[in-house]
Amino acid sequence: MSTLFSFDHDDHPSLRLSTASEGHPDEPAISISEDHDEPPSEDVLSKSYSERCLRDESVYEVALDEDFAASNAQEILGSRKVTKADFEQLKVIGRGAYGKVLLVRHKASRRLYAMKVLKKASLFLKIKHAEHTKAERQILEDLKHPFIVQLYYAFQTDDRLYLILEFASGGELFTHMAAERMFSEEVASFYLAELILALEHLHSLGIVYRDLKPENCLLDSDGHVVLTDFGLSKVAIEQKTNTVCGTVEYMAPEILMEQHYSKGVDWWSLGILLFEMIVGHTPFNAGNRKKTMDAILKKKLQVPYYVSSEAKDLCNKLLRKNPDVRLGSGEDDITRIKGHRFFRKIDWKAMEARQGTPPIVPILTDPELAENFDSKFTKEMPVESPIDIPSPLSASYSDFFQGFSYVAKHNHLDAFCN
Ligand SMILES: Nc1ncnc2c1ncn2[C@@H]1O[C@H](COP(=O)(O)OP(=O)(O)OP(=O)(O)O)[C@@H](O)[C@H]1O
Repeated sequence: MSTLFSFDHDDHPSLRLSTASEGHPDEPAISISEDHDEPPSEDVLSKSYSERCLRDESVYEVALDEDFAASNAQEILGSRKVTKADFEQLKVIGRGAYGKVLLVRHKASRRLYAMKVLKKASLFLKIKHAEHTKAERQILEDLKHPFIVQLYYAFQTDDRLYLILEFASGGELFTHMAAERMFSEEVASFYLAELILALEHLHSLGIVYRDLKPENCLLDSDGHVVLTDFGLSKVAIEQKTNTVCGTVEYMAPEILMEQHYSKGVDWWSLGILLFEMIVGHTPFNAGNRKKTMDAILKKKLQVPYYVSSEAKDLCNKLLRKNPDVRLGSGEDDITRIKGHRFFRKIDWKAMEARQGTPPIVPILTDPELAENFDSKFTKEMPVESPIDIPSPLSASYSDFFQGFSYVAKHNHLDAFCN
């Protein structure tokens, strides 16, 4: 693998951050002065966003049909709608902010899936999050990639939304990392390469993932990366964001500053993951949310002496506070990321074809035991939590989720059934 660019000179732009902003004394404002030779980033995502708008789909109710004909699932052939009753709930495997994730078995085919259950009522109380959920469904429908979680079904009841997802039986990547405290740079380069391919695919669809963090990086049974949780993903829009939620540790300065952001935020988060993998902790964690945010915005990156020059260089370039000069921001910068000498041993074509050899093969004595998931979840009874908001929902709320039901196309199922 050849290195496409030389990184030997120090090409960091200068960056000044001021903490006073008009009308918002508590909110830091970013003021950037640059003397760099890289072109400003273009919003390469906006075209695909408008394309997506043009083919706006408003009806999603899809009956089960022969597209679902997995070879060993003959019983569910026909036009019957998939419902919760088609699945046996085996274990709780995780919790998100708006619901829980269960390991379920499809009764007819005996296949295992992850079922993400979201309480509609509580989502409606936070309408922005309801919008996220709708985006999640739409986004997943368009996606098919070896390192991105696959959606098989989506359906709803009066109270809840259900996503039937590929079950990533290897659990969270960082659980495995915690067992070893940190990864060697070679191991880290494998996981980062698979994540880069997943992000490249999302970006090509006009999607900024925005929420890249360890909990969302799962492993499949072979040990390949499965990027999950599209709750906060969104199609890139030329607008300011005003939502800063979730863990701040992995968030790019421009998100914290509530400024316009683009795909560069994902490359920042990737830089944080790289640092964490090879050093054992994130670079800007300062104990509490406020101090961590301050450090992300102002603190110079300190990379320990034992980190190789390649890894150090990549950290520095991905963790530039100014997104315009961050590696990955320009139109073809994915080529520069892939060509960076930290990835000199990666054969990208082989990786894309899932031919890389995973450094960790998860132990799976019986996938139904969900043994790679936290026992604080798996020991819970796999039942739904009560709905504490009166139901059924009002007509307008129901309308919001109209057409949520979704069945994956045949080829998606084929891939999963292999
Ligand atoms: N497809 C999957 N296969 C296996 N485990 C999963 C899957 N999806 C989620 N999980 C597990 O459930 C946990 C919670 O997932 P979820 O997507 O709800 O997380 P979250 O990021 O908190 O979500 P949200 O942002 O929507 O609140 C994950 O950290 C993971 O351990």
